[in-house]
Amino acid sequence: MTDTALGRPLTVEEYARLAQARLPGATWHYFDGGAGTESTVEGNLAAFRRVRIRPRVLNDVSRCDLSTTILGDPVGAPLGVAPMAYHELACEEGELATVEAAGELRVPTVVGIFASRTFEDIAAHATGPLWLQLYWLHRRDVLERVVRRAEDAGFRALVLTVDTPRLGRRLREARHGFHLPPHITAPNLDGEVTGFLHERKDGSSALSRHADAFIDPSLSWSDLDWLRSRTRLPLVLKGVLTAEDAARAAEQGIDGLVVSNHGGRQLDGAAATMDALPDVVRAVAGRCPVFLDGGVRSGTDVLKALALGAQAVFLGRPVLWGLAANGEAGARHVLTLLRDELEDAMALSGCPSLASLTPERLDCERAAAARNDAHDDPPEGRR
Ligand SMILES: Cc1cc2nc3c(=O)[nH]c(=O)nc-3n(C[C@H](O)[C@H](O)[C@H](O)COP(=O)(O)O)c2cc1C
Ligand SMILES: CCCCC(=O)C(=O)O
Repeated sequence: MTDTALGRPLTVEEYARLAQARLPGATWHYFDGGAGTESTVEGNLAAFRRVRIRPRVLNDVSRCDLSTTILGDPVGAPLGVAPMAYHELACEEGELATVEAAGELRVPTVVGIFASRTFEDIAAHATGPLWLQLYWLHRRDVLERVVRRAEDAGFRALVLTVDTPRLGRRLREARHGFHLPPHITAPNLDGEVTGFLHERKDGSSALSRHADAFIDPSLSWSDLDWLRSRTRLPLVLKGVLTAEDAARAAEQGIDGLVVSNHGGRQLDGAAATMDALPDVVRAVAGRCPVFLDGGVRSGTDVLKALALGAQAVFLGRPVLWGLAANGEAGARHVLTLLRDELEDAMALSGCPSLASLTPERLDCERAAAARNDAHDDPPEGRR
């Protein structure tokens, strides 16, 4: 039941309130919290608010087409589900509900290496594209097995998270001594790499102790060759925020980048993703698609990110809110709200196609810089 005294939720934010009312406090704080003072969590939202739209008129918007392709797969909208660990914390069906919801809209789901359901079960419930998110485990043999299993299950891309050599200092998790309940596990991992997850310790997050033990912080550019040599899937890097790293990734032939600060959960004080996006887009110069996540809460947010050069945006917490409020139907409604709001925003700003979303549609300093670049260097098939 999503119905409240006020009726069915009409916004993504209303799903947050429903989720908060339904989840145990510690789980809510794990989902909602960020690192340190949470200035980057707030910064992601504020960066969207600062950008205003420059609507154009008299531009026949009787049909707005949201369909596109992402990494070669046709999708119903330029949206996707960001990788998040342990969806069973949000609802009993966990990732099965998530991929069913995403499949209804034909959008990709990035399944976390710390998913609470097996890749095979998730694939059996999916109708949209699945990508697999990886952390760089010390146990490279486990990583290799996980990649093979995902390939066999039909996954379409790998997403290596590069902003997490260790977990950020998440004070809410520490305060609640956050740990997983006994029935939630990481069934895709060898039991040897699942230690600490269920152990409560006051003043400390079990996930942080788990990450310290099993994620290898020595990950460097040269390691990417190892991963590429072991898969035929496209490789996307998640967690890039600077032009320097974006240029280097593009030079190395990376297949996609996600501009992300992990939803403000890693480095407190890191740039907002919307502030970092134009520099990354410029540095990549069309060599690979650029995606964005962090703070996307409405269709106008999606429009703004696309206008600054993102090919698609990924949603984190909003999907968990939908799952927590009403399982698969809740996640589906959250994605549908964002898609419908994007369509409204396109119609009302005079943009009948995704290709018409360019920096000219935005009023902000960054967009002005991007507009000047575009005049120096005419945009060629950016999308
Ligand atoms: C509860 C939770 C768990 C997450 N787990 C992972 C993960 O396992 N791997 C990863 O790369 N990112 C993880 N993220 C980060 C998301 O992929 C994404 O970057 C972030 O949530 C986007 O910001 P948003 O929540 O504001 O949409 C997680 C985020 C949340 C909220
Ligand atoms: C050990 C990783 C936990 C999942 C994660 O990345 C997050 O909570 O943000």
